[in-house]
Amino acid sequence: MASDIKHIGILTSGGDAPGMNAAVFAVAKTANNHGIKLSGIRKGFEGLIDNDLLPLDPNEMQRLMHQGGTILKTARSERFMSAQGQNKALRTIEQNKLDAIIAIGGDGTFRGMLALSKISNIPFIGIPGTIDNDIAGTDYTLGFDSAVNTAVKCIDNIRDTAESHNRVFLVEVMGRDSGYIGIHSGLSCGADAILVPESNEDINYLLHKIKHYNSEDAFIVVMCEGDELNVEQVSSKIRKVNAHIDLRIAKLGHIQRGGKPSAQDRMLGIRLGVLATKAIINGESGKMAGVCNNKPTLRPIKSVMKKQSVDAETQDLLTLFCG
Ligand SMILES: Nc1ncnc2c1ncn2[C@@H]1O[C@H](COP(=O)(O)OP(=O)(O)OP(=O)(O)O)[C@@H](O)[C@H]1O
Ligand SMILES: O=P(O)(O)OC[C@H]1O[C@](O)(CO)[C@@H](O)[C@@H]1O
Repeated sequence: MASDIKHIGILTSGGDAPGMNAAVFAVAKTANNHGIKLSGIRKGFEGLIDNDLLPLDPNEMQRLMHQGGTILKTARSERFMSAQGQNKALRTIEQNKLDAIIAIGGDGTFRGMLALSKISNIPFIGIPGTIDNDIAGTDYTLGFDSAVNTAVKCIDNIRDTAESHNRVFLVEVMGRDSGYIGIHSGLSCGADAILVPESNEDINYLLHKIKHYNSEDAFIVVMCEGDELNVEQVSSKIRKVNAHIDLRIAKLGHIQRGGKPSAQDRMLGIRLGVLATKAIINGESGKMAGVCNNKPTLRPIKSVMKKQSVDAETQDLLTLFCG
């Protein structure tokens, strides 16, 4: 049976994430193969409000898929949080005769799509795109693997200089209120301590360990930005238990979000882009395209919002290597 879908709109929203362009390429390729027109909506929900659309060509996207960031641009849209903004977005959908929307972003983006679905019947599918990896219903989100690889490279570099000077380094990584980037980069770099938002106890392990630190080697602490203590507070607690150490702070910041997507993020983008487009063609809506146990999976978006980074296995690893 032929699909009713003739025109799909696609947007990227929230923080950019490496691999978003690969997902857009896969959507463009799949749509094209099914004779469906694809329009890019620029700057996330801002473009939906401002009627800022551009045609997307799969051949051009093929040449751009290896780039970091998002060629569609992205935004955190205050205007879309209001009924007025959402109604304007609805007008754009009607004026351009969009039959469906694919939205790539984090849980905020999905909340935005759920808000839109309350005033419109437009079918939509979400693709999880955020370096934070904090979305349930998928093993990984787009951009997480690349961000962790970038953080690992930076922390390895920091270790070189830390070992040369026998210094303590506090390295702050991104992840908002989730510890995935901190845990994966910290364990991969042999960190001496990892402070995650999900635990209040980890600071005590760190203080106990650093009390006995004799400044004969490097001591690397990876701190998640969403931890209950900030780097300055942790630094002053450390100095109180061990006044003689030489301590430096490094905040990795947005460097973690840029750069070319890893092969894993490109593959994830390709798989999720194809899955999302086929889902739209098959009449699905309100779902997120993800991978669970490495299998393509569609889950209702309402059920996939947030996930916690510390499960039993991770806790064991943290205790073994950082406890
Ligand atoms: N409850 C909501 N109602 C309407 N729109 C929303 C809602 N929550 C979020 N949005 C829209 O979604 C946009 C993206 O959300 P947010 O800034 O939280 O990023 P995100 O999608 O979670 O991505 P990241 O994890 O990379 O930060 C917001 O800027 C806003 O425009
Ligand atoms: O670029 P912005 O808007 O400052 O957002 C930073 C936040 O976005 C993320 O990079 C992705 O959600 C978080 O890790 C970080 O806290």
